[in-house]
Amino acid sequence: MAVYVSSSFIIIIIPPSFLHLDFSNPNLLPPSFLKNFHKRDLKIFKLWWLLQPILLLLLYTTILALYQGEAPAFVADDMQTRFSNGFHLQLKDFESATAVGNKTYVIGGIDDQESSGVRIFDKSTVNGEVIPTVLGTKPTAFESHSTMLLNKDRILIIKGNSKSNVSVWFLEVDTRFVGDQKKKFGTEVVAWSKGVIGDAERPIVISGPSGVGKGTLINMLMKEFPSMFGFSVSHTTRAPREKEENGVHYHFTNRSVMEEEIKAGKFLEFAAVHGNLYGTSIEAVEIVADAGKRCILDIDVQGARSVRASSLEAIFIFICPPSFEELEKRLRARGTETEEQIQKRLKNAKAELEEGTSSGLFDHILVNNDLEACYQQLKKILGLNGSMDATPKAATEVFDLPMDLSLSKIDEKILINSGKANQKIVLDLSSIKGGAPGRTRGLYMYTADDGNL
Ligand SMILES: Nc1ncnc2c1ncn2[C@@H]1O[C@H](COP(=O)(O)OP(=O)(O)OP(=O)(O)O)[C@@H](O)[C@H]1O
Ligand SMILES: Nc1nc2c(ncn2[C@@H]2O[C@H](COP(=O)(O)O)[C@@H](O)[C@H]2O)c(=O)[nH]1
Repeated sequence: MAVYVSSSFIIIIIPPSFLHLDFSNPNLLPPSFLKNFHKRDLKIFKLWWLLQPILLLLLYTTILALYQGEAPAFVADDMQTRFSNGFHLQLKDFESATAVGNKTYVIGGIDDQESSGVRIFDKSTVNGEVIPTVLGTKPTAFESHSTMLLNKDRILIIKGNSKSNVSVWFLEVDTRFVGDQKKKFGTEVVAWSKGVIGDAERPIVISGPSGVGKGTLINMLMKEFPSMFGFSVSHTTRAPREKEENGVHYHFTNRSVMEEEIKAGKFLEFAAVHGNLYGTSIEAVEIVADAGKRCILDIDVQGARSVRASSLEAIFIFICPPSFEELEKRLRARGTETEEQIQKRLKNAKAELEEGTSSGLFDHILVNNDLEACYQQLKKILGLNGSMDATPKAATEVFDLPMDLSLSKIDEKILINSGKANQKIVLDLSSIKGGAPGRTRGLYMYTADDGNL
C-alpha cells in the first residue's frame, strides 16, 4: 500500500491483494458480467484496476498544478527529501526542513563556521538548491531545534537543551526587510534575528547638526543610567580625534573596507557626512540589545531617515541649537576640527536644521540652550523623570529547555513541552517588536501549568 501526499489531498492506493480480491474467482464478479469476458479481457481489466488510481493521481496533480501554479510537495514515504522535479534533498543530522510556498528552508549545520546555517531548495527550479545571501548573525552551535513558520514570512527556531534567554531565533524569509534586500542584492535573501526575552524599550535615535551637543547629552544619560542604555558604536572613515578610542567612540576604518562591508549588507544604515562615510552596523545594535540595554544611536539626518524605513522602531529626537551663532561658537570652542572642516560642518548644518525641523521625520525636537534644562527634557521624553522610572526592570527568569521539543500555537502564544508533566513553556509573541536587521524584541517566555495556559 502506498500513500501519496500533495499539498491539498491524499490518495490511498490499495492493491487487490491487500483486500484479498482474486479476479480469477468467478464469484467475485456477477455472472452476467463474466459471461462476456475472455481471459485476455480479464488481464486488461486487472491492469486497469491497478492503473486507475495512478492515472487519477496524475490527473489530480495536473489540475492542482494548473490551479495553484505548483506541483505536489513530497512523497510521504520519503517526506521532505524528494521533490517532484526529481531533486533529492538529503537532510543531515540535526537539520530541519520548513516549507514556505515553493521553497523549503533547511536549517542546521550551525556548528560549522563556514556554513550560513541555511540551505534553500526551490521545487520550481530545475537544480533545486538556491544559494541565498544570508544577513545577520547566525546562532551559535546547537544540537536539537524545532521550527514553526510564523505569518508566512519568518521561521521561528527554538533551540533544544538550551537556556530560555538564548533559545529563540528567527530566520526571516519574506519580511519587508528581506524583500527590500532581495531587490538590492538581486538574489534570494534570508536574515537571522535573535529573539530577545523581556521588556524591550524602543531604541533612541539622536540627530542634530555637528556641535549642537548630542554627544554631551548622550554621555550624561549613559553616566546616570549605565545599566539602562548602551551606545551603538558606529563605523567611520574619518581620522580619530586625540582622545577617541577605536571600538569605544567609533570603529575607525577605511573607505574601501567599509564600502565592501556595505555591499555585504553589514550595515543597518550608512551615509556620507561632512566628506566621510559613517554607518551603524547591524552588529553594533545587536550588541546593545544582547546586553539587555536600550540602544542609543547618534547619527545624522540621512541616517535617521534610513533607520525610520527599517524595522528598528526607534524614537527619533532632533537636537537644535538656540541659534546658528551659538552652534558655530560651540563647534569652534570644541577645538577638534580645522577651519576648513568647521566651514563644511556649518554649511551642512543649515540643511540639517531645515530637514530636522520641517520634515516630520522626528518625534521630538529639543532646543539645547541650557544644557541641564535640555537634559531634563530628554529624560522626560524617555520616561525617566522620577527615580522609580529609572530603576532597571527585574531580570526575567531563566530556565532550561528540554532536548526534544514540540511546538504548537494558540493565538499569539507558542506552547513548548517543558519536560515536566502538566506543564508547558509559553513563548508570548503578542508584543513582538523589531526584527532583522537587528534583534527581535519584546518576547516573553515563562512556564505555566496546563490548566493556566
Ligand atoms: N547647552 C550647551 N551649552 C554650551 N555648550 C554646550 C552645550 N551643549 C554642549 N556644549 C558643548 O558644545 C560642544 C559640542 O558638543 P558635542 O560634542 O556634544 O556636540 P555633538 O552634537 O555631539 O557634535 P558632533 O555631531 O560633531 O559629534 C562641546 O564642547 C560641548 O561641551
Ligand atoms: N548616518 C550616520 N551618521 C553618523 C554615524 N555616526 C555619527 N554620525 C554623525 O556624523 C556626524 C559627525 O560626527 P563626528 O563624530 O565626526 O563629529 C554627526 O552628526 C553624527 O551624528 C552613523 O553611524 N551614521
